[in-house]
Amino acid sequence: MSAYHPLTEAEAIEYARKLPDLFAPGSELSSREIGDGNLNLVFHISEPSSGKSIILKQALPYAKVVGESWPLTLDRARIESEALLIQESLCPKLVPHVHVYEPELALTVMQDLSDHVIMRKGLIEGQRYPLFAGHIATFLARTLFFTSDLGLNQQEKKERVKRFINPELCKITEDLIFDDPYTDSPNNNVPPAIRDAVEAVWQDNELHVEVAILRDKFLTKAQSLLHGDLHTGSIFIKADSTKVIDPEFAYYGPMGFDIGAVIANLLLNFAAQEGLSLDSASRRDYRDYLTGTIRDIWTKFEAEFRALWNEHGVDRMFRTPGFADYYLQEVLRDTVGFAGSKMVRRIHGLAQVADINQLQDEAARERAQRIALAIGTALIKSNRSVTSIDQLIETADKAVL
Ligand SMILES: Nc1ncnc2c1ncn2[C@@H]1O[C@H](COP(=O)(O)OP(=O)(O)O)[C@@H](O)[C@H]1O
Ligand SMILES: CSC[C@H]1O[C@H](OP(=O)(O)O)[C@H](O)[C@@H]1O
Repeated sequence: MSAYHPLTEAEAIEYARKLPDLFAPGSELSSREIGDGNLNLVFHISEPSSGKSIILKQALPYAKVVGESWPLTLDRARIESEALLIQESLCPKLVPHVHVYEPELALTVMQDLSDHVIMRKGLIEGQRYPLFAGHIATFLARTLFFTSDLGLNQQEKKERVKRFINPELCKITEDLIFDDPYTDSPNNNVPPAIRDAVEAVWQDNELHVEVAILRDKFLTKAQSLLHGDLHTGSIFIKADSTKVIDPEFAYYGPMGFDIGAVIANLLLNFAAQEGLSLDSASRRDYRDYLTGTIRDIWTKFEAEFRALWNEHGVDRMFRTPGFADYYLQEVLRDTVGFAGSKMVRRIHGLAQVADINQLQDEAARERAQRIALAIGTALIKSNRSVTSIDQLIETADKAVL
C-alpha cells in the first residue's frame, strides 16, 4: 500500500524533524501551510531558536484550484525536483537548492526563499528590479542551450526527453492555453464587461490559424528542457537575487515558450498599469521600465546564447555560418507567439492574474483586460513575421496610445 497522503502541518513538522543535519534534535519547530498556487501544498517549517527554515512542497493527487474532480499525477513532484537539480547544475544561484525528494509522499524539501518576494507581487507594488533582466537572461540562455541538441550530447538529450515526458501537465497547457480561450469552453472565466472582445477572439479565424501553429509547436518541437510555466508567480526576487521556482510543468518543448512566458507576464503588468499607476506620467514611466526590461531580456539572452554556442556547441553542421541567425530568429518568432498566447489565456481563461484581477476600479480593470487582449492577439498574429524585439515593444506601446 502506498504511504502517500497529504500532510497536515503537524505531520510536516514530524517529517522535517527526521531530516538529517537540518534541525537540532528535540528543538521546537513551527509549521505553516503557505501554498497560494493552483496545485500544491507548501509548508514553511522553521526553528525559532536558530532562525533556520526549510520548505516542504507536496503534490496533491488533484488540481487544488478545481478540486478532486480534476485528478493529477503525483509524478509531477519528481519532474519538478529533477528539473530543479538540472537547473541548479547549470545556474546554481538562480534556483532554490533541493535538499531531498521523497517519491512516496510526492514531497520536495528545498531552500526557504522567504527573504525574497514573489515577483508578481513586487511588480504590483511598483518595485523595480534592475538586475532581473540579466539574471533571467542567464537562466534562459543556460538552461535552454545546455539541454538542447546544440549544447548537450544528442543521445543523452533523447534520454532526457524520455525522463521529462509530462503528459498530464502538458495537457493542462494544451487545453488552457492553446484551446479553451478560443472557444466558449466551460473552463473559461469570461469577465462580463469584455464579453464582446472575447467573442471576437472566439470568431477570429486568422487568429485561430496562428494559435494552431503555436499549439502544434508546443506538441511537437522537443527543442529544450523547459521550465514550462515561467510566469512572474514562479519567480522569487529581491534587489540582488532572482530565483526561479515551480518547474513542475517541465518537458521538452520550444525555447520560445519559456522566454515568451516571462515577457507575457511583464506585459500583463504593463496592461494593469491602467489601474496600478496613480497618474499618466508614472504609468508611462513604469511601462517604459517594463518594456526596457523586456528589450534587455531578449538582447542579453541572445548575446549569452550565441556565446555559449560558440564556446560549447556540440554539432559541426550547426556551426555553418548563417544557421545561428536563422535559429535565433525562429526562437524570437516563437517567443512572440507564445507571449501572445500566454497573455490571452490570463484574461478570460481558467487561471487569471492578480495584476489585473485585483484592480478595484472596474473601468480600469476593463481597460487593462482589453489592452492585454489587444496586445496578446496582435503578438500571436505577428509571430511568423517579426524580425526584432522592438516590434513586440511597438505592439505593446501602440495598444496604450
Ligand atoms: N522555496 C520556497 N521558499 C519560500 N516560499 C515558497 C517556496 N516555494 C514556494 N513558496 C511559496 O508557496 C507558493 C506556492 O508555490 P508554488 O511552487 O508556486 O506552488 P504551485 O505549484 O502550487 O503553484 C509561492 O507563491 C510561495 O509563496
Ligand atoms: C489547473 S492549473 C492552472 C494553471 O496553474 C498553474 O500555475 P501555478 O502552478 O503557478 O499556480 C499553471 O499556470 C496552470 O496553467
